[in-house]
Amino acid sequence: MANILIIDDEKSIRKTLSEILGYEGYKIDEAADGAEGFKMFQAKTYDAVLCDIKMPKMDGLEFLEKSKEINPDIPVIIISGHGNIDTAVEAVKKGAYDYISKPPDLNRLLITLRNAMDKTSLVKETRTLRKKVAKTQEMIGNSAPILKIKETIEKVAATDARVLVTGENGVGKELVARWLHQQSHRASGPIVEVNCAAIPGELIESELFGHEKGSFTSAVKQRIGKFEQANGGTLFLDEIGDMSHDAQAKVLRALQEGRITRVGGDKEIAVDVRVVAATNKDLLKEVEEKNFRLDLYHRLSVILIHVPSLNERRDDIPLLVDHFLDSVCKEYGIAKKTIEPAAMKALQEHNWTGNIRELRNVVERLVILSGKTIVPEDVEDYVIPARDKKKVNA
Ligand SMILES: Nc1ncnc2c1ncn2[C@@H]1O[C@H](COP(=O)(O)OP(=O)(O)OP(=O)(O)O)[C@@H](O)[C@H]1O
Repeated sequence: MANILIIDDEKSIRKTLSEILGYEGYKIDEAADGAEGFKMFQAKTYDAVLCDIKMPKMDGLEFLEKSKEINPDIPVIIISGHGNIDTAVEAVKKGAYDYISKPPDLNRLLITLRNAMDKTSLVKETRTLRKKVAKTQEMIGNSAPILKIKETIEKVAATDARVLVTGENGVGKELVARWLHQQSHRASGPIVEVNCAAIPGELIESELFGHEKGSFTSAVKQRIGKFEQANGGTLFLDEIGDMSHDAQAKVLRALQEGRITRVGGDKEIAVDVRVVAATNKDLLKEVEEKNFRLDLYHRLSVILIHVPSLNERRDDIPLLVDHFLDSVCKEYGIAKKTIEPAAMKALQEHNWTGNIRELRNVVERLVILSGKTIVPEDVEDYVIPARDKKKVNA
């Protein structure tokens, strides 16, 4: 049921509007002036506001301005008397959805309200869709290894099997984890990422399992850890090879029992989490060198997905270049630049570090420094580092 806020200093108007809209099934709150209305607006998310112009304390225009600062998506419909149509028009210019004149015409009021709310729900829907699209970035590539990865993701996503993603830095391991999550039955749940290498050893346990207030000096508040945050979803443990021995033991226990205990707590908390881990290290070598527990390795690596570096899937480079050309030019608000086949070939044959971020940076550099069409000389000038050129010339 939609919530409407009516702000008008004339009690009779509030009563009439409230009765009409209540009869139509809306839930109504009333305020007698702009200041009171604004307080209510701050405390609750309304679907629409009907607001008079001339009121004591805070008038309609001021309310409009302040409400837009807090939540610009909520439509404000101005109710205007005979004497202030001009102000009502000004209000529309300043962001009011529309205005209706007093005495309100019943049909016009209902239609305006319905249209305003339709627009809000469209705005909201677009925003969630945009977010979704942004989250599940496309996995570009048609090379044999990428097709194989996509196929594995499809097969594995439906299960709760743990997945270990391996590959060099920046080859797209996180992207694989996000795709797994997106295609699984957990997609409506959260995906929570922990970069195990970025968290100091003494904090990792509290980061993963949370802590109770006072459990250590800086634990001034109770804190929920990543395992609990990921409940019902996926926990992505990035750089798992860098996790301390103590933390490994606790993660192992959490995986075996499906339960965790917060640092300094004694309660066991059940968690329903699918774990996807990633590493750029050779974990079996780490096991040999006693840096990583073999039992944890076995728990994590039911399914193995190896993401090859760029040099091992050169077929994908033209697709990736085109994809980044598109996104970089959009970002800069310019028409998409083209690239000569010979320049593309030079990029395809370039010796990449493997990190896809490097390729994106190169495309961005070419977009900034080249003309409308990227030619082989641009690649030579802006991509091949001076040291390699010396080698070529020598
Ligand atoms: N196949 C792909 N198509 C499009 N973009 C990709 C692809 N693979 C990777 N990227 C992009 O390259 C960047 C690096 O990818 P990602 O973060 O997934 O790599 P990673 O292996 O997890 O990196 P790190 O080892 O640094 O954690 C991201 O911006 C990602 O969106």
